[in-house]
Amino acid sequence: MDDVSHSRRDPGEGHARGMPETPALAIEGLTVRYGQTLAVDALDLRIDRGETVALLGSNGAGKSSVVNAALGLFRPAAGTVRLLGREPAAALQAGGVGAMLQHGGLPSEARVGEVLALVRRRYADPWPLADLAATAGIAGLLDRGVDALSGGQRQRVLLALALAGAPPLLLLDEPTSAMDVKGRQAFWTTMRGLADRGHTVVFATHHLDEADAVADRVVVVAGGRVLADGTAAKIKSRIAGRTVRFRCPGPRDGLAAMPGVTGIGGEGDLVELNTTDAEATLRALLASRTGLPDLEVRGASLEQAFLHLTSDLTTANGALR
Ligand SMILES: Nc1ncnc2c1ncn2[C@@H]1O[C@H](COP(=O)(O)OP(=O)(O)OP(=O)(O)O)[C@@H](O)[C@H]1O
Repeated sequence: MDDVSHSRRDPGEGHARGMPETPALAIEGLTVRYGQTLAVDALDLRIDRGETVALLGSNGAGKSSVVNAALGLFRPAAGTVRLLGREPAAALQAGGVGAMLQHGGLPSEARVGEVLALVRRRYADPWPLADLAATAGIAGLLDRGVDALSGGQRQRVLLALALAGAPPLLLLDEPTSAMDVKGRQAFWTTMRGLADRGHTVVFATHHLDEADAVADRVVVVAGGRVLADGTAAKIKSRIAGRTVRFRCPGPRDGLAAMPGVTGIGGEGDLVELNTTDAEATLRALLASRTGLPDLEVRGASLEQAFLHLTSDLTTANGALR
């Protein structure tokens, strides 16, 4: 997939120089309920123009509810949403927002090129077709019937539709869930290209590697609230620990009691010790063993930080409260 080479609209247009910019997305006190279920709990979130933000959370954390409410798809129980300073409907009407929903549909029995042409016609200044198709990685699919698309191809077509008006703000709900590794990497390249050109990209994901690789800000959502908000590095630093990895074909006795060790994991003969004091753990390991094959010491991963942050909200059966 090509890098993004086109942006018709200045993503920051309409703002006097030197004036504080209206945020791309401003959510205040958002509360979403489905019957007895409190899906979003008085959530505040401000996203400035040009930011690439991952909404990271487990199943049921409330990510889709935030995205859907931000798009004005239903009236929330409480709170306000502004997209580019406007009510959601007005911002969408003005072509300022491109969206990709988790269960986005395509008209059946149409060809990809026809659907794209139809959506591009809505905009006064749409993204040029050939470049749009190349950017979304669907140049070879324009003659294909939408019913014959694979899950990942379908997501790319939905991405092309979201980009059709070259909108300054993109709200994408799990945009890569059906893509293979190559598709996801191409998608990340596209998102980075958009961000470099000043577009604001907000995407919900479960993929920690995706959040780490693409987003300059990660918002961890759990139980309908913002649990952490910052760069991936900042969130990782919330757990001071490191991981000591090595191969250990024998029994693991005594490892959990070593100095600094806060957790033990790893599969097969690979052992992963989470430690708050890597030096003390290593000293104890070296004193107790003759060899530590494939020894590695690593900083905390976003996954560890995520699990750590959400563990307080986890009930005995593993579900997030
Ligand atoms: N239409 C609905 N009716 C009833 N409950 C709902 C509905 N949509 C979502 N919920 C509930 O609201 C909570 C938040 O769901 P939401 O889909 O926003 O989470 P999510 O973080 O997007 O999850 P996932 O990663 O699984 O898509 C969950 O408990 C879910 O079961």
